[in-house]
Amino acid sequence: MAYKKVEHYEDRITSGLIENYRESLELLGENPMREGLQKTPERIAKAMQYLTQGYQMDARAILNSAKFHENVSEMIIVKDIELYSMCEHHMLPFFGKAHIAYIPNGYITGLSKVARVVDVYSRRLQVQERLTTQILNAIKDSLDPLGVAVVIEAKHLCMMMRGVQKQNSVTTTSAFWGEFEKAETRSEFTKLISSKLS
Ligand SMILES: Nc1nc2c(ncn2[C@@H]2O[C@H](COP(=O)(O)OP(=O)(O)OP(=O)(O)O)[C@@H](O)[C@H]2O)c(=O)[nH]1
Ligand SMILES: [Zn+2]
Repeated sequence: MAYKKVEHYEDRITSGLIENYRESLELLGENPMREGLQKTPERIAKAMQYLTQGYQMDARAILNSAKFHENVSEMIIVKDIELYSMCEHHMLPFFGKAHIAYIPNGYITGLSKVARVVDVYSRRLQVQERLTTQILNAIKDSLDPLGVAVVIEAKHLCMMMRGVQKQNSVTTTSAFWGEFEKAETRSEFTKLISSKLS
């Protein structure tokens, strides 16, 4: 019974979105009834729900679901994790790569879970700076490590296809905690994320 109620609520949200996108198309001067656009409001609704599904996800639960006791004290880096998010100012995509490192303190997590955390926070309306610190905080809180580092390099379509129209600028944001606040650890991390696989 409770499940049915939730389903009903979700259906209402989807139909509300579809109606809104149909109206938006009309306000933008389009004819939402023409052949190519008839299903477009439904497609946009689905796409937007997919791209914002991170609100329903719990990054800490994901990291904890594959948390293993392990006596490793070396830096673990997962680099070049591709990400797609949407800026909260224009709802236009920004996309790029995240590089994440942590130094365990008795616990490690599944490598894929680190990449999943990027999706949890990317699939929301974001600013790159907040995305960076949310990823860091989730890892810090779940694994209680000795240090965490997150670097994100991204291109923002709101700066490319509109507004200032700069095609080549890349924004880099970073957040460091614990051991990574030491220059030496941080520079080892920076060196390792810049190196290419042979
Ligand atoms: N700090 C930060 N700014 C962002 C991000 N994504 C988009 N922005 C910026 O958000 C700002 C919003 O500024 P406004 O002046 O309110 O909006 P606008 O008139 O559309 O600005 P322009 O893009 O300069 O045309 C712009 O400078 C965007 O470049 C982000 O992830 N982080
Ligand atoms: Zn923007």
